[in-house]
Amino acid sequence: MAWPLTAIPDTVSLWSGLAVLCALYLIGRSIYDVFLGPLSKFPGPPLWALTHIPRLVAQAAGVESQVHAKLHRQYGNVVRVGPRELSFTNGAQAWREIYGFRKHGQIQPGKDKIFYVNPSEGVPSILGASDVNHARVRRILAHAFSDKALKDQEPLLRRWMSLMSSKLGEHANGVDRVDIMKIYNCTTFDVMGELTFSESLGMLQDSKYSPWVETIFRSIKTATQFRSLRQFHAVTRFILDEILFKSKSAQLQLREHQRYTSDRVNRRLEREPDHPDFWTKILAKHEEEGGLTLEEHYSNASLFMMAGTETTATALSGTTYHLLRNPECLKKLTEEIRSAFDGLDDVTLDKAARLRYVHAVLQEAMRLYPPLPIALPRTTPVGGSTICGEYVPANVTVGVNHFATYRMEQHFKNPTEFHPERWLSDPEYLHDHLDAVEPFSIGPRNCLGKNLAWHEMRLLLVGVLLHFDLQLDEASEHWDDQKVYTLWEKRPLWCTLKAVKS
Ligand code: HEM
Repeated sequence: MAWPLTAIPDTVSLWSGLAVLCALYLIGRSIYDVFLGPLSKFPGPPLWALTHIPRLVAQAAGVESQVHAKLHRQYGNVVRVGPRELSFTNGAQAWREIYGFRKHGQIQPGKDKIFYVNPSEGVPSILGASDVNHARVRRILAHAFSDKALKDQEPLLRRWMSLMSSKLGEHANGVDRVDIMKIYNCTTFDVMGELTFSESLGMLQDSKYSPWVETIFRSIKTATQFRSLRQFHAVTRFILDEILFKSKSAQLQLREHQRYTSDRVNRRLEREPDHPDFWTKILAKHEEEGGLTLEEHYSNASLFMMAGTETTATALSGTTYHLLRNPECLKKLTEEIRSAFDGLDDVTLDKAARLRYVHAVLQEAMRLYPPLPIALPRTTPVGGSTICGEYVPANVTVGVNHFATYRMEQHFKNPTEFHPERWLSDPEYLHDHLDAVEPFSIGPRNCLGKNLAWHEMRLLLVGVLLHFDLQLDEASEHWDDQKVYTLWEKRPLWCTLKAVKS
């Protein structure tokens, strides 16, 4: 049947009318949401409350943490940084109420599903596991991180401290410049390779990243930018998740990358290593407690290789940089270390843990240069949550921003300056809120490798300063002026080393 021509103008005007009504509704709803909705009581720039765009632009440009710090200085401890997103810098209370353990019956804000992308194939690691799976997997993996298990790793950690010190010794003529950030990265990846697969990656030997590690470093920035697109809109999320990531070539690359870990896990599971590694402890327990599937072995091994390497190397790089910028602190630390040990053979986990200034220096460096400088987002549960005295409705993204919190004047005197003394009860810093600093997060999903990271950082720092005097190369004067793509986009940290007689 032919469509009567006279009906066309009416149909067109009907559709245009409907489109205008929809547009008016959406605009009206957005304006209501910004100025009158349940989140309108939280301060922040109206444009950020209206649309994700400003936050995602800052994220994609690598300045999200720095911009959040500025917004918190301007608007206070709680800032609305998105249509349904709040950033907190209130310190200990915000940490507790967003990430902390809950009393029986209370619901924990869950991990933000858009930020924590789970694999389309295989199973998520502990990081992305559902709460039920998380509890089971964490119970099993925790055996590899107990005090006793870490004590068993002492010979391995001490050997890597000595190997790193020998590598530095090859350049310690006071003239050659060394990128110490790369040395830390090579060492922490090699250590984690031995702990996870009972095979080192062989990187420290040539001070060179393996192609697998280079791919990881290259993909961090791209992954952050893809995440910005995923967060932008359901349509961009669909295009990325269902079209781009599922394309043949993307899946092929992903499988190739995953095979690196699964091949090594398979090799490890087929033999008993000469010295205990993570799997020695995990396998000893996993059968009695429900066990890990083979896919869970793969995904968690892969997580260990990422979560337990770059983070520790970043903390050590930041520590070294701030020490080199603060010669008085470097002198004091060097004196503490050299008076405690005659040589590397004297260094033990226990003795290193007793060095108070070492501890203070590492804490202060992680305050100024937190290895994870962003907010790790959680979503408020059905019924909402009360955070720092404010009711936050359900399904709102909330988080404590590490970088912004650690630089708030309200928490720290001279917040942008490096003063390890604030961690040693110096009267000058008595009013500092040290409990605002939680680089390893808190609660049921905090860092499982925290104690290992502390042992490793202490030993490697001692391994550098016991035998070498360091100087910052002028090329790295402003090294910490870096962008953030989830992690810091670290640049080479050039310094010269001079061997000192023990
Ligand atoms: C200075 C070094 C480190 C820092 C600052 C750090 C920080 C963190 C943070 C903030 C989280 C919480 C992540 C979230 O909420 O999404 C985390 C989780 C985790 N970290 Fe670390 N980490 C470090 C070193 C390590 C090391 C050496 C390991 C050893 C393998 C490790 C293994 C893990 C694991 C397995 C999780 C997931 C825990 C869970 O979900 O239950 N980390 N880390």
